[in-house]
Amino acid sequence: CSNISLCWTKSTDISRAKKFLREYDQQISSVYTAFVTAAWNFNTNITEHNRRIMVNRELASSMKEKELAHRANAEFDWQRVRDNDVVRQFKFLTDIGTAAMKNETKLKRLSDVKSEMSSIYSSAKVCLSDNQCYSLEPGLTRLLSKSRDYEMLLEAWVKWRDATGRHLKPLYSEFVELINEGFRDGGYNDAGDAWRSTYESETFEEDLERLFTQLKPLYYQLHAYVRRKLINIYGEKYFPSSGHIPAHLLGNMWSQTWNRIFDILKPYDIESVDVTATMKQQKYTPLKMFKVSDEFFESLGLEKVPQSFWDHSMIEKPKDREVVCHASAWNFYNNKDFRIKQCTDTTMQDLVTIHHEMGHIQYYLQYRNLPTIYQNGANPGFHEAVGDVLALSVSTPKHLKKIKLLKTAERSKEADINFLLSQSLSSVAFLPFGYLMDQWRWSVFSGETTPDNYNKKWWDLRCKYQGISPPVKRTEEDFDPGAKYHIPANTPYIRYFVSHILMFQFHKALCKEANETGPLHTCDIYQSKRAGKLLGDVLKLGSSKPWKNALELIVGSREIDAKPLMEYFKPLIDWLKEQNSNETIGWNEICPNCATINSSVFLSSIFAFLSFFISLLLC
Ligand SMILES: C[C@H](N[C@H](C(=O)O)[C@@H]1CCCN1C(=O)[C@@H](N)CC(=O)O)C(=O)N1CCC[C@H]1C(=O)O
Ligand SMILES: [Zn+2]
Repeated sequence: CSNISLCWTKSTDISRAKKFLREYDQQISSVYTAFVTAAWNFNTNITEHNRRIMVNRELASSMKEKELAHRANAEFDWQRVRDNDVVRQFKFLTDIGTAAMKNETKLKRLSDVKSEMSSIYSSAKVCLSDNQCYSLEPGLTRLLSKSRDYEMLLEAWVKWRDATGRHLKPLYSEFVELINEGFRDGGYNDAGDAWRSTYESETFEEDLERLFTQLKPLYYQLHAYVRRKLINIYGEKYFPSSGHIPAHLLGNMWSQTWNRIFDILKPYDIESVDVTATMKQQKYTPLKMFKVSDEFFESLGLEKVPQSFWDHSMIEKPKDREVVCHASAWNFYNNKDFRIKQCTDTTMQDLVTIHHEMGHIQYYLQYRNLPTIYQNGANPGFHEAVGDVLALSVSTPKHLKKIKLLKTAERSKEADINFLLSQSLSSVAFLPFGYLMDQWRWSVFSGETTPDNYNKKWWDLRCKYQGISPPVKRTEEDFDPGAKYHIPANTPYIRYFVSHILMFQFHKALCKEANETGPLHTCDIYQSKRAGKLLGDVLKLGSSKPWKNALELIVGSREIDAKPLMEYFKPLIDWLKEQNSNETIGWNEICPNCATINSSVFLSSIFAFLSFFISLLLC
């Protein structure tokens, strides 16, 4: 401490520090409530008026964070306070990210650009050659799930990207400049550096690489099986010799999960574990779907959602206004208001998504009495894993029979393989996508990927890690990452890769706690108060302890480990290897249409060659 006079006035007194923290909590929670309320109003009614209010409230929230962080550093030598919890809270509240941005005009511009990108993405519509116009939900989502018409799927895939990514590219490159400036003012190298710091681990990137490498063989086997099935349906001519699968045939706009084409991949012709049809027959409403999920949490002895949840949530797409349909869970930071916004469709996929969102709500409920600064997941992957863990139990034939969505749930090798394949189409197919999204973004934030090769880098990663290829040539006028919600919404994504591994570790631990003794994939923790207690105790910690402590509490180990995932899918891996015995496993890293040709570069090189050739002829 160089300047002794400053040092002398900086306090290390614990009771003074705790008094400041109480003031901090009271002030920051009220600006957060004001901002979240404005964001909710914009997301559930996209108007310029609501957008402006949200931007102003976000600015006010950043100003308050900046003011309180400044006071904390000026009044306290907080690193030297002799109370670990006080130091942890000060560490978090003085780390304010882009709120530290010196230039307030640019900070407002950052918020404006983000909300403009959100408006473009969420209001995008696409008119197809069937003379129908569709939004993403439910129209294009249903089409991508159900259509088996190659050309129809292709038109929807291309036009969605024309309506979103193409319009977002200039805004996104400006956004990257601004967010990096903000995080640099906040003490980070760039936005990616700041995002990775939330995992409090020096070896985070290496750990991810190791986990992905460990899981690759399983993904390669699944890819080979699915490719064979799709070739049989659509014909060899659509499949490049490089071994890639055309991106638009996998039942999802981003090829991130493949469970919607389970019906054409199903190995054995027995009762389908995709209960969408039964849900429709039984006239399942969105409200009924949410009640099923809430009841599952309650059966574990966890919290039911409060009445205000039912009063204020938006669980169906309104007919009279534009909304952000992408499902999300909301904490209003006032210990009593928690909501979900979802344009619910009556499908099994949406029942799983509801559990995902209700998992966030359960976390909010469990940590609502903690200081606001601790109202986060132990790490972001924890927050994403909660709902998905319960969904592993809900989707078992055993459970679906319990809630009368399946008639039989006989245990047989065929039934097991059908079920495991269906589960792998959500959890295993997702892994490379969950991994590559932020590989792309971190490379953009670091400057390694610049606006003139955004799309090339995107398809290099998609081709390399997912083994999928764009069905038509892509150029740098396209901006395909912008066709995925989390890019314009600026939501980090590696959390979903982490959660897809954590959720199997949690599942294994909770199944043991629930005395479920069969194979891991048949376990259903429904009504186990012991499992619920163990999970609840971890969620109550919020981010008050390092995440490795929270992990150790639930699974007994401090490391993220892919072994439970591999154990869960073991029967399927053996079966796939048999099925693929004469398949070429894998693909060439470079795929057709992927190496996006930058049209201006391409034309100028053609021109240069021709003029050289003509000059040769002349002389
Ligand atoms: C459907 C789900 N929506 C997100 C989620 O629930 O995570 C929404 C949008 C972004 C953040 N978010 C929230 O609700 C946060 N407020 C929760 C929190 O951090 O408290 C989603 O995007 N998913 C689920 C599987 C993979 C991914 C996808 O669909 O690609
Ligand atoms: Zn989530």
